[in-house]
Amino acid sequence: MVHQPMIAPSILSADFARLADEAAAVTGADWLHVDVMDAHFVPNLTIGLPVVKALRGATDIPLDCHLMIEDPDRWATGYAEAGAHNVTVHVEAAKDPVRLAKDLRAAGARAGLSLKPGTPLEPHLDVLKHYDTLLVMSVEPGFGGQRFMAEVLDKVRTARRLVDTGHLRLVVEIDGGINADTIGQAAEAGVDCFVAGSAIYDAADPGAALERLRERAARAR
Ligand SMILES: O=C(CO)[C@@H](O)[C@H](O)COP(=O)(O)O
Repeated sequence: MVHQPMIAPSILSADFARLADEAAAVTGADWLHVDVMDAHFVPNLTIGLPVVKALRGATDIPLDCHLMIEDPDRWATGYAEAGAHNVTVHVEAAKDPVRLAKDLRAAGARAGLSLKPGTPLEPHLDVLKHYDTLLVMSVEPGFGGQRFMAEVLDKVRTARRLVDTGHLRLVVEIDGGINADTIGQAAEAGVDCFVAGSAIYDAADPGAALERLRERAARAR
């Protein structure tokens, strides 16, 4: 397990007209989570490569790009080349996830694999050996501000066990509905990195909200 809980504010809940300021408001963040949506893989359209490139120049926080797009095999390495620290693709969309992980690493990024809430972990364990991050979705991907789905925590517990016993080498990340009420159970299940959008950016002081989440997670471990 990583030493202290990692927190990744999701800029999906930030003010898109002031992204540099919104990044500056969370300087304590371990990663800045960037939701790329294409209106095909998910029913929402957000931001893409030009915005990631601009953000890269506007903050030192490592960018954690979560691609909710069709055909990540074609587009994902572009995000690594743009300077993303971690690029996560969906197992439901990737055609050749092993090749994709190798390409992402060769382009200088960590490779992340995400599972929608209804996608089981077990069939993908061999593929996960090639990845650095597992992103467990705890809402249906597409929108911020949804209710946390505690039923996905079984996948987190399984992944934690496999990491702790040396079968996988992964950062276990969770995304969706993480707030002061839900972060404790996710931490207890074994999450390393917590994505939080509305719980951070809807707060009057996003930096303080982030640190409160980190404290709650640390206490629950
Ligand atoms: O990927 C997504 C949604 O698809 C997330 O990253 C959301 O941005 C998380 O928002 P909250 O549930 O924390 O408000």
